[in-house]
Amino acid sequence: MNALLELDDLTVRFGGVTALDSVSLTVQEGQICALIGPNGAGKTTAFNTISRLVRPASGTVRFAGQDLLRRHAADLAGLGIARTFQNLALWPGMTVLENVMVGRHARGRAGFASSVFGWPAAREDRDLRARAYAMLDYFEIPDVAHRECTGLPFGTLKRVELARALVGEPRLLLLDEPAGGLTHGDVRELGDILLRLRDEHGITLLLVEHHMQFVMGISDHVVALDFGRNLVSGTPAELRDSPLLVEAYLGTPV
Ligand SMILES: Nc1ncnc2c1ncn2[C@@H]1O[C@H](COP(=O)(O)OP(=O)(O)OP(=O)(O)O)[C@@H](O)[C@H]1O
Repeated sequence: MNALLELDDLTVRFGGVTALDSVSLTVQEGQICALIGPNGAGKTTAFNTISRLVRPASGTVRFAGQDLLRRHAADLAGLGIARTFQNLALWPGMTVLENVMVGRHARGRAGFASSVFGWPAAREDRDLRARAYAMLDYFEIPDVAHRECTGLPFGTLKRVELARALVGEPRLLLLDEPAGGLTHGDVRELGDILLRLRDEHGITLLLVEHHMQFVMGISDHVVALDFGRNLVSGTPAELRDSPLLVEAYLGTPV
């Protein structure tokens, strides 16, 4: 198995607050890895560091052997990294289809020649539209393709966000609280979708999630942080009865 994403000895400070303190974690290619921990543990900071939205004080982040800290946030889609956000980051006034198409633009290859002569861009646009429709079919929401996002049910919008992240064909998908705000039924369906992405499409997933039953049900590897530090990591079976984890969650069953 190959390590696709490696965080090593990562420290992030915001003024006097140390949000991450020498955190290390490895995500193996083709696995679902979950990052868990109580509020304020540093999960979002870790995500934002990988996404190049936050600059660490020290440590390294490597993706497919490359030093990610030498790349800009805008390069990530081209490298094969996509993410979703805790609060849906969709354009409310645009249609579902347009929102999904936006996810591919970062990887579009149309350059100077196409902007001058037009033809390859037009072909690329047709391809992109076809791919976006295919993604909506995959997520079983083709009927809302031409609806504006405003007013659609939350579970549908979550699928739109996933479709947008996947239309760029990422190798690694970062999901920030994907189960947050979903109904029981939607959470079950989301679990099935993520397992299919891993098993049928070979996509590696790293998710931040508070929904323990969901995490333990789908993850291959779980990394727990507490107060910005590595607390414990292992398979769901290894962690289920971890006293450290139970203590960090103040006795909440995991
Ligand atoms: N931009 C910022 N400025 C100052 N402090 C910050 C900033 N972002 C995060 N922090 C602090 O860093 C620590 C880690 O926060 P972070 O949001 O990464 O935790 P989390 O595990 O994602 O929490 P939650 O589960 O509540 O989302 C917290 O003490 C938080 O207050």
